[in-house]
Amino acid sequence: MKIFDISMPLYNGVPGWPGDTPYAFDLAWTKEQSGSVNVGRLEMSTHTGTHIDAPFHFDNEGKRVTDLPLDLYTGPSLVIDVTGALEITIESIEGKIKNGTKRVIFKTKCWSDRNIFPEKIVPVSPEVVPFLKQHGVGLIGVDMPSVDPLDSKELQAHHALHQHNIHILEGLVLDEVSEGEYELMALPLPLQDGDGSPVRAILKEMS
Ligand SMILES: N[C@@H](CC(=O)c1ccccc1NC=O)C(=O)O
Ligand SMILES: [Zn+2]
Ligand SMILES: [Zn+2]
Repeated sequence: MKIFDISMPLYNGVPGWPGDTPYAFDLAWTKEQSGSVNVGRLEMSTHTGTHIDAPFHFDNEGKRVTDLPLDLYTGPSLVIDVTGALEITIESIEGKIKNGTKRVIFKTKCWSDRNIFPEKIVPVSPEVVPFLKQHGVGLIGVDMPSVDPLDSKELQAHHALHQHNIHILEGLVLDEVSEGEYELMALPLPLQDGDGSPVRAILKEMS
């Protein structure tokens, strides 16, 4: 069964949230220096590339990364193609989602050049959140760096999702993936007290 790698490659210069910690990988020790091994060193934001948000990211009382159950991030997922939409609304998904859909991934294609941070994305309309909850959704994934407009300080969609106990996966790469059902795996690192975590995300075709 085919596996799609839906993660953003991480490299020095990978675009992150404006003003946030730049991603930096280098060797703390080379094989020549240590006499035995190369040893890498990383500095990065927890919201670099493909990552999950823990509720603590936008709510001081919210759960941290290590409080989140892993079953959210692995299991059957519905990819919905909303390419061309200006906003993700009920109309974008009506008729495509059935009851008991635990994970929904939106393909917007709005972040076409992954070497630069986008100027505009396709926000998740807060009105869609109760509709997702009614269908049983506990996780949404998106192919953009946020679920809210990039200049939003209120983060209405983040908060509405949190109120409905729907968790957030951002920065997916869905160019090669078409609408349908897949098996998702996108596990956060066990970052104690973390507000978010990079993930390696894959979708596996279902038989
Ligand atoms: N909400 C975005 C990240 C975000 O808002 C952000 C990330 C790093 C530094 C500042 C940020 N927002 C500041 O207004 C996210 O969930 O990844
Ligand atoms: Zn984030
Ligand atoms: Zn977010």
